[in-house]
Amino acid sequence: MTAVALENVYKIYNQVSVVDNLSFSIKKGEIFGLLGPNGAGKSTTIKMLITLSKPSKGKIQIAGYDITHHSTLVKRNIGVVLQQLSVDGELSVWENLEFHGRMHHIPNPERQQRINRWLEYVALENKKDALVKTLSGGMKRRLQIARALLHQPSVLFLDEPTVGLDPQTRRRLWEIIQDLNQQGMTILLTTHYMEEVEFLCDRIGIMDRGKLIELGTLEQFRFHYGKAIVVKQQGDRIDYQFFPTVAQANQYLDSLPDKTGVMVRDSNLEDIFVKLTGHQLN
Ligand SMILES: Nc1ncnc2c1ncn2[C@@H]1O[C@H](COP(=O)(O)OP(=O)(O)OP(=O)(O)O)[C@@H](O)[C@H]1O
Repeated sequence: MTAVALENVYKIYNQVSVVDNLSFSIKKGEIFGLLGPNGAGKSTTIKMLITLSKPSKGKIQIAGYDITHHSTLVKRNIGVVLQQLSVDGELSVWENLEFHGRMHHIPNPERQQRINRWLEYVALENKKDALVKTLSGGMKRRLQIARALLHQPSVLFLDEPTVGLDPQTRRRLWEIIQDLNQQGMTILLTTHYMEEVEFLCDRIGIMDRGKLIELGTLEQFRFHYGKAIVVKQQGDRIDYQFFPTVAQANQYLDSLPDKTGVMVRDSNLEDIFVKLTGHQLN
C-alpha cells in the first residue's frame, strides 16, 4: 500500500521551479530518505507534503487523501518534526503536549494517557513540569517527536531530525526512529548525514535543483554506479573512479605504473551523492 504519492509536482516561485516535476511514492512501513544539496528543494517538498504550502501544479496523496481536497484528513494522519524547533520554550513540557492534544481534539482522560505514554517513550517523564527553554537540544527534539506522535499519525515527517545533536543523542534518536518504524510507522526524513541514511533508510531519493535525479536502495545505487572506488590523490585534488567490483578496481590499480596516493575501497552513499550532484554534503 502507498503511504505517500507525488505526481508531477511543481512549486514555482518567481517563475522558477524550485520543485520541478517531482514524482515518487513511499510504501506503507518504509523509511524513505530525501537527500540533496542545499537549495535542492527538500524543505519545499516537505512543506507541500505537510500542507503548509500548496503545490503550484501536480497531485499529492497522503494515506490515500489528496492534500488539496482533504487537508484536514491529511493533517490527522501526519506527524511533523521540522528543522526549526517549533515547541514553545516558555511553556512546560506537559503544557506543550496538552496544547497539541487539545488542538487535535483528543478528549480526556485519553489525552493524559497518551501524553504520559509518549513522554515515557522518549524518556522525558521526569521533565514533565520543566520549562522547554531549560531542556537540552536532544530533549527538545525528543519532545517534538512525542508531540508529533500524540495524535497517532500513520506517516511521520522528519526534516533534519538530528541536526546539531551530539553523536550519542543522534544514535538514541535513530533507535527511536527505527522502533517507531517497527511499530508500523511510515517515515520520510531529510538529512545531511550520509551515515544516517545508510543506517536508517530503506530507500533513498536524491534531489538536485528541484528534480529527483535518483531513486532506489543503497544496494541498487552501488550496483548501478559501482561497488568499488579507486581514490587518487593528485596534489590538492582527489579523483574518484567507480568500478563494478573490488577485484576490477584492484586490477586497474595493479596496472598503474605509479601507485602513489592511490587506494581502493568499497563505494558508499557519499561517493554516489558527490558523483551525481557534484556537491559534498556538509
Ligand atoms: N518562499 C520562497 N520564495 C522564493 N524562493 C524560495 C522560497 N522558499 C524556498 N525558496 C527557494 O527554493 C529553493 C529550494 O529551497 P529549499 O529550502 O526547499 O531547499 P532544501 O533542499 O531544503 O535546502 P537545505 O538543505 O538548505 O534546507 C531555494 O533556492 C530557495 O531559495
